[in-house]
Amino acid sequence: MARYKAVEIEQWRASTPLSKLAEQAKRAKPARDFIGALKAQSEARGGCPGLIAEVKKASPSRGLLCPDFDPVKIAQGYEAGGAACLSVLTDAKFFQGGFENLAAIRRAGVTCPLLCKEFIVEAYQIFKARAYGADAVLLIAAVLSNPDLEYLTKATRSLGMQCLIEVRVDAGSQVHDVPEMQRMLDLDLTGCMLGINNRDLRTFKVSLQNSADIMASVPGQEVQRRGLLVAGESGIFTHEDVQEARRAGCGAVLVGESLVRQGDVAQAVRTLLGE
Ligand SMILES: O=P(O)(O)OC[C@@H](O)[C@@H](O)c1c[nH]c2ccccc12
Repeated sequence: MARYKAVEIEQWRASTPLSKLAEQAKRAKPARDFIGALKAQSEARGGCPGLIAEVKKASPSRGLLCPDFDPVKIAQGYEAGGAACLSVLTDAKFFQGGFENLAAIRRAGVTCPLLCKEFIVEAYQIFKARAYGADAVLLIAAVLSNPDLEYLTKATRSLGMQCLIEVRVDAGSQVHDVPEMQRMLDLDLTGCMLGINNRDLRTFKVSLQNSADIMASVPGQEVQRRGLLVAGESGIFTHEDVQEARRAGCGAVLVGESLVRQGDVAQAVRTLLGE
């Protein structure tokens, strides 16, 4: 997926050079505090993890999730139901998403901070995220070296945005042989939160135990000690799953499929939050 992005970015660059995108990014309304919104929700709800609700039409592992997909309607439903933040899939090839969905959700007056869910390999995509109204971006540790992460987190901060850095379930990484959570501890994590993907991206298998295992590991404990916000991602279906993420040490959860599959997404959010 990340490899295909390079091809796509070349096509974007041919029609919109970085200089033009940077101007658009500059004109965009200031970015909102994504991490702050999650922490505030968790505090207001007695420590229950803050919710990032994902606007997701389809995925490679699960196919089409939402046939009559209306991103604006879903986003408005999530906000009405009480989500703290939204995640918007922008990858078109594998997730049938789009940057235009970010812009449309912003234009419709949704005020929740927005995460641009994209396979980011270049700063160009971060400028594009800002130009389209995103407040935070996803960076996937498995496909980025630490120097790349340093560079991309800096670029994100320079635009006033924040990062969600995702680590995988298994110990090793394709980039290094050091477990990813351990590798993250060497970075300047100002303006960053971490995410633990419960889905193994090679086998697509999901287990909530992954969050618990990583958080209980030595680097996981260091992350907690430093007070970094961690989101449990993927495979969260019920309020009990949210509680399990909380017990694992997650201050936030990222949920897509189980919400988007339901007709009344506002009610789905309330149920997930235990209301
Ligand atoms: O639909 P789920 O199982 O609730 O998962 C949401 C989110 O975690 C998942 O979409 C995701 C996590 N990391 C990603 C990286 C790229 C694309 C998608 C993802």
